[in-house]
Amino acid sequence: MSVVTGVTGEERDDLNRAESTQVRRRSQVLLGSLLSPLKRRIVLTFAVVVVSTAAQVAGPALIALGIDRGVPALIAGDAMPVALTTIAYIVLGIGGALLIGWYTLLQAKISQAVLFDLRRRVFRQTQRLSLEFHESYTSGRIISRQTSDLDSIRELLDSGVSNLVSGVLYMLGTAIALVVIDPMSGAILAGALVPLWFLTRWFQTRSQIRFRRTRVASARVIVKFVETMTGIRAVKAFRTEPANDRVFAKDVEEHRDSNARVIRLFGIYDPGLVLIGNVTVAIVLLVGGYRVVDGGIQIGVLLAALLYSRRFFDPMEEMAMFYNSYQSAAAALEKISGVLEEEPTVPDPAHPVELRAARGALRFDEVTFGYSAGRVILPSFDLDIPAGQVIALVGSTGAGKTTLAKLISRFYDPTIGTVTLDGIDLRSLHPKDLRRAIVMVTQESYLFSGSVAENIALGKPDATREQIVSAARAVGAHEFIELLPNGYDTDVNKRGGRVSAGQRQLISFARAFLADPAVLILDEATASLDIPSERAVQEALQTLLSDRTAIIIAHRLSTVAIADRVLVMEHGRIVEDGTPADLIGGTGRFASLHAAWRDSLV
Ligand SMILES: Nc1ncnc2c1ncn2[C@@H]1O[C@H](COP(=O)(O)OP(=O)(O)OP(=O)(O)O)[C@@H](O)[C@H]1O
Repeated sequence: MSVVTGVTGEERDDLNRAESTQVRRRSQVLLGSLLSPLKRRIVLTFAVVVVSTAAQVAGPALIALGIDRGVPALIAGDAMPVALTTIAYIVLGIGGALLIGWYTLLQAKISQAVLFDLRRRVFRQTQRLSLEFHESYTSGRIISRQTSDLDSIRELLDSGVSNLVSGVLYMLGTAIALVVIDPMSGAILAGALVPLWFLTRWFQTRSQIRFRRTRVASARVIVKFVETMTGIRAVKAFRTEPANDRVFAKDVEEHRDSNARVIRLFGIYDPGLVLIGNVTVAIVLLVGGYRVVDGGIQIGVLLAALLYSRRFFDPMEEMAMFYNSYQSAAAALEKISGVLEEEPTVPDPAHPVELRAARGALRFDEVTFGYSAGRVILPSFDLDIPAGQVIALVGSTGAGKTTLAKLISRFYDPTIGTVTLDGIDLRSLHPKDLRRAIVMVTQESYLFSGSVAENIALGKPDATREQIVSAARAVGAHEFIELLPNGYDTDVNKRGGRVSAGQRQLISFARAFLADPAVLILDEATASLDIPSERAVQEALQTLLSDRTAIIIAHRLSTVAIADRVLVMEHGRIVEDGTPADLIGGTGRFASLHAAWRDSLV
């Protein structure tokens, strides 16, 4: 039996029957869980729709009553029946209007409640999932889940479902009323259902394909746009604007054309509906006219029959649209349910071990690791880092340095073996203690919208302004922060508050300093600093690292000077291990690297 779990089936359009059933069931379960808290409100809404439809359907029957009973009585001098039917008509009209208002509110509340719940679930889930998920599931796809997919579901909830329910009830009510009031006209309407059925079938089969094409085309437009804007720097640097423009123009053209094809369908379907409706009304009028003359029916009944046959077709177009919004909402729900089904590959421990004050001793015990099965990045890896040791990790590109750092931070778990902090397997450490004990600073330090102070305080949310400032001073960030338009209160993502890459780095250093972890990992973190500020940071680092375990991944060999121990990595293995002095004085790889670097400085 094949299994489609999580997002694996998302890109496939060749799901077999069992897989499709499985995916559909998954969305049904999700839908059920979204709707079940709203059960009572849904029942109430349905009841209101039934009553309001009944009020609307009663209208023509009242008119018939007014004409056939009221008018003759009025001619005979009795105004009562006309007055009564008029009052009843007005009351029904007002009541119907109020009910429609109530119903609109009720169904909007249901739709908003479902969307609120779903939005939060998607957000919470995408935050909860491990880095591994985000490294393979692109941000463009996540954005689509949270925007266009939720939009399709909103569209269905806002108008699709309500149009279908009220439309079906309305048509059913109208047809029943017509049959009751005048069976002959009912039979004529039944005859009209045959061409109506063929027309609608034709529309649905065509529109299904064409609507799917518009969805694919609009997804392509979004992806191209997001991709271009995310890489806008590369676009500018390589002047790829004209090429992008051409590709985008093609996508937009496809989008426009597929929409035009859908509109063309409506261009046939809508007039088709009107035509069938009008011909039906004409036949009811013709046949009914003769029957009035024969005395078979009264004129009021004929009028009501005409109104019913005319109104019967009103909800048809919107109901035909339902199928489309249902299709796209179902596709959206399938994708969202896939994301919600994903489990973090780095799960929180069921019985976490607490570690209030970590010392910072790290150990890799026969660790094997690969990102995907079949490609080992770290083969059987052993490493012992005593608490308080400052390690410089060097090695060529792709050697596995960042991978090592990711394992220490527990962004990933080893395939085999264990990584321990103070003798405790990282997998069983309480996530809070783990995050407090181990902090990783990477080169692309991210700043969130908000002030500089808030960004630094991320490392310690309850920090006072004094602590924030002293952390900034410690890493040499204080001076430039003071010069920003609003100092520590400058919004870093607003115009004027923009900071340089090196300054961003310093802010993230201050953030890490404030967090005061037992283990600090700096992954190429000094790369964007100029030499004086790097030196300043190195001085700050030296004092700060005195009581801390640190792993510094650096291409710049100047950083190595502050390390107690240098590890040289190649192809996932440590090929040299010693103090900087030992390695520089030796004859190994590091010695030659260092000699070359020193020569380059002269
Ligand atoms: N998310 C990932 N999925 C699959 N493979 C990955 C992933 N990240 C890294 N790799 C692979 O793992 C190997 C080691 O990468 P890693 O980033 O650890 O190297 P590195 O020593 O830090 O390199 P650099 O100095 O260039 O940053 C590389 O061959 C890379 O292709």
